[in-house]
Amino acid sequence: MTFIELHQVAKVIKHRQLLHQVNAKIDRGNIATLEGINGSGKTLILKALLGLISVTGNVTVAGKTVRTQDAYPIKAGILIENPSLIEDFTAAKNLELLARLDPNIQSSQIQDLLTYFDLARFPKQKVRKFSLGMKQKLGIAEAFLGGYPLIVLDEPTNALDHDAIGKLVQLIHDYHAKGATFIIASHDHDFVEEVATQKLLVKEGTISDAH
Ligand SMILES: Nc1ncnc2c1ncn2[C@@H]1O[C@H](COP(=O)(O)OP(=O)(O)OP(=O)(O)O)[C@@H](O)[C@H]1O
Repeated sequence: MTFIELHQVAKVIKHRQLLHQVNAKIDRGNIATLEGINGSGKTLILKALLGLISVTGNVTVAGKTVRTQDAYPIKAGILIENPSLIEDFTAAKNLELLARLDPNIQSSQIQDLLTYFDLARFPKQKVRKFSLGMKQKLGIAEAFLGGYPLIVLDEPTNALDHDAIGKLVQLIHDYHAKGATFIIASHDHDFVEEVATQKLLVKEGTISDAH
């Protein structure tokens, strides 16, 4: 069953056509990957399907048209561009802040994710002092925290070491087994091969199926 559909999606910014007639269908329960070189349009496509930018054409998620004017067009776990972290807070406090927006999130989930990503060892350290990889792991933890049916990750392996990538792959498989649908933009081909159930290629602002 189609969960997400982009139909003739296009975007022009400052007279540059950045997305051209993007068409794609992603079924519920897939781990869909968007592969493409830097600047090909992966992040813009993710933003379009989340309703974070306005586009022409049509985007539907679970049968509903996505509109940018809605405050939270789609309930999803999101890691997009640099993780949106509060530098003056600890890792736990960043996750607690997010958890306040959703009463379904329990504090045990926060601790489990921090322990899983080896961040529980720094309970007092502010994010400002974190390494890039630690920030990335915390951003990933934020995306998984709500256990949402849709999880969107933009370049999740950035700055991660080999072990952390292994943990990320495992977590994706665990949440996928529980029913989550993923959309993941990545130029890390080995990682894509490990997780993808549907591979899409992004090239010069448009999507094609990868074979
Ligand atoms: N707000 C904006 N204003 C102008 N141009 C933009 C804007 N956002 C993106 N672009 C341009 O759109 C193109 C696609 O950008 P996008 O961020 O989607 O690429 P990407 O495939 O995610 O690249 P990367 O792998 O480097 O993250 C790039 O040429 C970029 O310069």
